[in-house]
Amino acid sequence: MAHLRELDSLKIIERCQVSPPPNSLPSTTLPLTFFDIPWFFCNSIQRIFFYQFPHPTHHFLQTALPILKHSLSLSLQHFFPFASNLIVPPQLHLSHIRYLHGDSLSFTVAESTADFTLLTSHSPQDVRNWHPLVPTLPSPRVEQDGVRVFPLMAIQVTVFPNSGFSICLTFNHLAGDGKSLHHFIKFWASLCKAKGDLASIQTSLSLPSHERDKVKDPKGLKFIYFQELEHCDSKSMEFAGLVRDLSTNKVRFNVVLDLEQVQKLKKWVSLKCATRDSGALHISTFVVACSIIWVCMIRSEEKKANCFSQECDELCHLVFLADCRDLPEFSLPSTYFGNCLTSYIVAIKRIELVGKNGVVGAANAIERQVRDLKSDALRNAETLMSDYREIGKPGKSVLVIAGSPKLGVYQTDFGWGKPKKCEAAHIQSSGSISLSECRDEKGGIEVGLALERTQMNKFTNILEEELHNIDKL
Ligand SMILES: CC(C)(COP(=O)(O)OP(=O)(O)OC[C@H]1O[C@@H](n2cnc3c(N)ncnc32)[C@H](O)[C@@H]1OP(=O)(O)O)[C@@H](O)C(=O)NCCC(=O)NCCSC(=O)CC(=O)O
Repeated sequence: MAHLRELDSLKIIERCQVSPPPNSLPSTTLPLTFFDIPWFFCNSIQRIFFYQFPHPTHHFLQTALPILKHSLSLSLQHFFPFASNLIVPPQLHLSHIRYLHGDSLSFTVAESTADFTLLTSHSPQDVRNWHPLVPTLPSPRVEQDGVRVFPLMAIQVTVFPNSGFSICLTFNHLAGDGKSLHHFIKFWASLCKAKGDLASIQTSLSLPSHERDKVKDPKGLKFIYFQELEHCDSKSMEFAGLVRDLSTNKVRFNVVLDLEQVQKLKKWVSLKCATRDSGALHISTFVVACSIIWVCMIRSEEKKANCFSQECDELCHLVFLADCRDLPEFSLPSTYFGNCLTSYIVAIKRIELVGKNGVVGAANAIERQVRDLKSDALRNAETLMSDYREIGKPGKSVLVIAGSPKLGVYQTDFGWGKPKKCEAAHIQSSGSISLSECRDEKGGIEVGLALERTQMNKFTNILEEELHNIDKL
């Protein structure tokens, strides 16, 4: 049984705090922008990287760990929000990020006897296998006058003797989005690879921009969103954690769509969509990958496979995020640090998704939303919080797309080569799938999923069938 759970295999070697170098930056505060507010009560995000390292633990601790820590400290000087705290006074709208001299993030080093090969394979494995590798954020503390202080990041490095190690970052999305996170990790990795010698690589590294006053808010969304927050119960304001599914009876696995499959899918969907819509179509890898995975997930759902009842009329929702830095209405530098994502909800009737042309219907709906966002990124942004409250109600069908093939996660080299595997670890509890570029083939896409075992089997069969049908075209 390759996917059996590994039990009690973790030994903590060290718990410490890592801060920017002493006196390297002054105490400072950053305001929140309207892009940040929807993430206020989001569950923490967990990103894990696995690297091969065929040496004993003591070798890792003596050679790799010191440089990992040193380069992390140097990186935090520029990416200080991750060493900072979110300050939440009783008046929510006064919340901000605060860095005080000496602030730090929690850093854990552990050793695991779990099977590195299993952990890094695409094959199904118990979601609990990864749990020991994922740090939790320290609990918030309360300062005077009821001001709550939330740490924003925790890191755990886990060594698998003679096989490899993992680096897992748990962070509060309020500190920054995927682009900011991966900018930070790549900066850290490059510094680590250069043995902390910033001067030798300075020209190839871009620094983050913390100029939050450059974020335009033409619709007064910050005010609207804070009002929503002030009047709502935090539990009903989950965002990326729309579906807070704590089931442990799930398996995690990856689907890889290679370049050929992606191209065939694009060709097929373009042909079918073109007959419905005369405009210039946006049939990207993202669109076709989300469509086929969404359809197969809905079709593989136990109770609802046969759509005979009023469930057929039920709307299924897909939520995706779009990076706005490049869009003309914002024109922010690609190095802007913080959140700069808008989100979109695609809604389709279940009967349409489970039908013969489900993939085409899904692609049509997703590509239309992508086109819409390119013409007006803030369309419907005023109702974003209430829309999420609505689709976050129990029983609603919601799939959230985490990650992105554009984040270049496999380009994160700390000096030990590209990751063996990189994944959004939180998908199991957030009703999400995660996307990344393909590790070993340009133009392909990797999709991370976490499903109940029985659903996973059905899903895999349905996906194979869909891909087989497209192959025949
Ligand atoms: C809205 C979108 C999802 C739509 O994606 P699309 O791929 O359909 O559309 P697009 O206009 O961006 O790209 C169109 C075509 O141009 C190519 N293209 C454009 N820009 C590119 C870039 N920077 N790198 C590589 N390819 C690029 C694409 O490959 C695609 O072709 P081709 O067909 O070849 O692909 C995307 O634009 C976007 O904003 N993605 C980023 C979302 C994001 O940051 N998510 C992270 C959430 S935080 C998170 O989840 C945390 C974590 O991950 O740790």
